[in-house]
Amino acid sequence: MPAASLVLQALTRRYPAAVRPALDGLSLDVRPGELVALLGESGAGKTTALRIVAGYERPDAGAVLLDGADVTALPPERRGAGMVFQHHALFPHLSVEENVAFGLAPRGVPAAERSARAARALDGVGLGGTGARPVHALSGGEQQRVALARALVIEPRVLLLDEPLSSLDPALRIAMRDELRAMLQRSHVTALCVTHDQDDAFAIADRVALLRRGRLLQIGTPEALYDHPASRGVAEFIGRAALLPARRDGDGVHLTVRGVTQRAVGIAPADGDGAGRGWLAVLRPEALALAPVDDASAWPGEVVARRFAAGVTVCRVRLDDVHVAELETAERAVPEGARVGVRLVAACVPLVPDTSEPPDA
Ligand SMILES: Nc1ncnc2c1ncn2[C@@H]1O[C@H](COP(=O)(O)OP(=O)(O)OP(=O)(O)O)[C@@H](O)[C@H]1O
Repeated sequence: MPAASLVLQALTRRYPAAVRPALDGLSLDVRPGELVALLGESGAGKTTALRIVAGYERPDAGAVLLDGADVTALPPERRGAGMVFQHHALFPHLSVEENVAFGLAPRGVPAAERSARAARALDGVGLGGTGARPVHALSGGEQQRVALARALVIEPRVLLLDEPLSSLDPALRIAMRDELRAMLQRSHVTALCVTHDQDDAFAIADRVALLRRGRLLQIGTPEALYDHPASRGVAEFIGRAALLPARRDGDGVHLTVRGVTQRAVGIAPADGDGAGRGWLAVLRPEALALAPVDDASAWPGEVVARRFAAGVTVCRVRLDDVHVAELETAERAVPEGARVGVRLVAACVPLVPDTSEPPDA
């Protein structure tokens, strides 16, 4: 079956007695065969959105469209969605094959075909030949693959994944990211994946939809969210960054700390408006480099924390009373408390409008 498109149209959901809606006009689209990750902090509304797409929850307003057809009122079993849950939700007393084939009988697939389809699905997730084993005898990563095979065997129109990697230990989780992406690409299925982990989202998704307080902050490729954040909220959530007030002057921006100004080209979001409170430059670690403390063209700073990580020393450098920038250096000996210079080495820096954050309530 060709992959379906999925559209979430202005979904709003307010739980009784809740201070604010769990979803507040959430719109996004998932193209056929695409994997979109719903990313956001706890309470952002990710699970609510997934449950509405699956049909376990009804929105107060808005619609879910599968291939253009409104499925908002359909029960879960008539939507053709496959689900992969955080804790796999496998049946421990059944074999691997029985677990994978479980959803086929209710869908009227004849017994003779079920076993062959389960075997094919297991091949697809790299577990060929394990069908007869008891599922409880498999490792956590293998069980996650069984859960994926079980969701894919019904040939879902859309695959919904709820924190699929979060129950795995850290090393396995990193390995499974690449594998999950490869398996989903092979299956050409349209998929929506909920995660609160940015690294998971970036590793597996074609595009990432960043949610906050029930609203979409931005949707785009991982590179787009990182390099071109649409707002302060995105810049603060994605990656590490110091946000420094920027004075715009044509294409250029002037960034001044303690009387020292450094310049770069500023890239503002297409629909951003800094007219009100001005602009903030988003300074990623790779945009900055350590300089000698007596370098008059560098910002003076003090190392307030340092750690060694995978071949580089990560330094947090206090620039002034408000701003602390993070940067990486190949130097090993950068003690805490060291006075250093910080040089802006990026030719271009992203800009976001300087909006203060709305209150929580
Ligand atoms: N059944 C419910 N009844 C009342 N409030 C709910 C219910 N389910 C979710 N909420 C609230 O709706 C908001 C969004 O919750 P949701 O579970 O969708 O967020 P999430 O982004 O998935 O968070 P998490 O990562 O913690 O799972 C939260 O404020 C939550 O407390």
